[in-house]
Amino acid sequence: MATAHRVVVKVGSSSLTTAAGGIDPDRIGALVDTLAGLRLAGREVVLVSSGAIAAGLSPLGLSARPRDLATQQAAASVGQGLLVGRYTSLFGARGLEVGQVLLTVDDVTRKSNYRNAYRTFGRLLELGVVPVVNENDTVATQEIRFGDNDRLAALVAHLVHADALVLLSDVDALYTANPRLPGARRIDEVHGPDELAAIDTSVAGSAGVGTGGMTTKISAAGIATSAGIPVVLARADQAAAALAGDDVGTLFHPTGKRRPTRLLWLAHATDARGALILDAGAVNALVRRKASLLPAGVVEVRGSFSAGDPVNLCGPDGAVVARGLVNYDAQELPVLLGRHTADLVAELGEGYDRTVVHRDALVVLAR
Ligand SMILES: Nc1ncnc2c1ncn2[C@@H]1O[C@H](COP(=O)(O)OP(=O)(O)O)[C@@H](O)[C@H]1O
Ligand SMILES: N[C@@H](CCC(=O)OP(=O)(O)O)C(=O)O
Repeated sequence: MATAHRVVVKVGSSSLTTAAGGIDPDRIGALVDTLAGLRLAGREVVLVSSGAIAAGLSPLGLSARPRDLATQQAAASVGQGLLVGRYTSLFGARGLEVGQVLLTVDDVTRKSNYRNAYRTFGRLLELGVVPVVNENDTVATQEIRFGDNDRLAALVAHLVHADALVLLSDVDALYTANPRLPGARRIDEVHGPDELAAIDTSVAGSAGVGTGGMTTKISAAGIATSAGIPVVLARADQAAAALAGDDVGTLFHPTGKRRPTRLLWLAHATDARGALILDAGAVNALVRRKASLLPAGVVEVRGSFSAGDPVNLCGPDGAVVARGLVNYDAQELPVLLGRHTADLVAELGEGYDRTVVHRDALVVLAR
């Protein structure tokens, strides 16, 4: 951690806001002190900050997190401005600029948007700016919401090729069960998913403003570590110690190697808009030969989707084997199914030499 040059730091709502619903000036101030210190020492920081909904509650006269999506989105709209305003003035007082980055799932799964996001982060960091990321809660619909910033932070860590991910919360470490329960034991290090099998994350946090609890933090740690990025989970007031590599929090060791980033978004952050049922030969070609999906191997189209959308690719029994970005609209496909590309081109023209899903835009989920 101490040698990680580019670090993604995620902070949860419960560590930034008061239980009554408003930004806590002392805690946000202490966090900015730490992160500004890091940036001024030459390290690169991307901050993924929750708290928009919580920060928007009291200005709207709401005493608790609303249940309906529209009011949550309204609160996020009010709160996000207040939150970024606060970051701008606090970092600004230390001579640093912040840049707001609001992401939806779509922005980072579609190839062009993904490249754009990658480029923008790179440029912001080159310019010495501290990117402050959140989900674009105000426009994200139920279907396309990440819903939790823990997984968003893990995916951002991939996107920016971070050396480490720090998840800051109101709890000082991962425990075998919610630490408020008797008998819960603290866990210092996690070396792989086996060690997490017995962890109980079913009891939610105390403040009532966080969303995912420990479940999404473990999932985020799994996404990052499986692609080679170490993760530390610590309490927000231990941020400086965690970033210095001191012995605080829980360290999740990398379990895998880095992989092409965009495919991780596809696997972990997208909800398929439809499904294609493949014959056994096509499943084999995708899974074993890493081939592209051609019309000849598709037997059925389910759902309504547009070219560029994520779809599930299923075996003859309906089980999902892969997910990919489809190159045709749902209504274009039925006449193409089971047919060879050369015949389609001869009959329908050049545009029909497209693969249904190109191998660079698909990720195998089951073997
Ligand atoms: N096994 C566990 N170990 C640690 N904390 C747990 C566990 N299970 C549940 N929790 C709860 O998860 C909370 C953190 O999640 P959450 O409130 O969503 O935080 P944040 O707002 O930081 O994302 C902790 O305060 C704790 O009460
Ligand atoms: N995007 C939402 C936060 C969602 C979220 O993951 O919250 P938390 O569990 O506090 O990290 C917001 O800014 O209110």
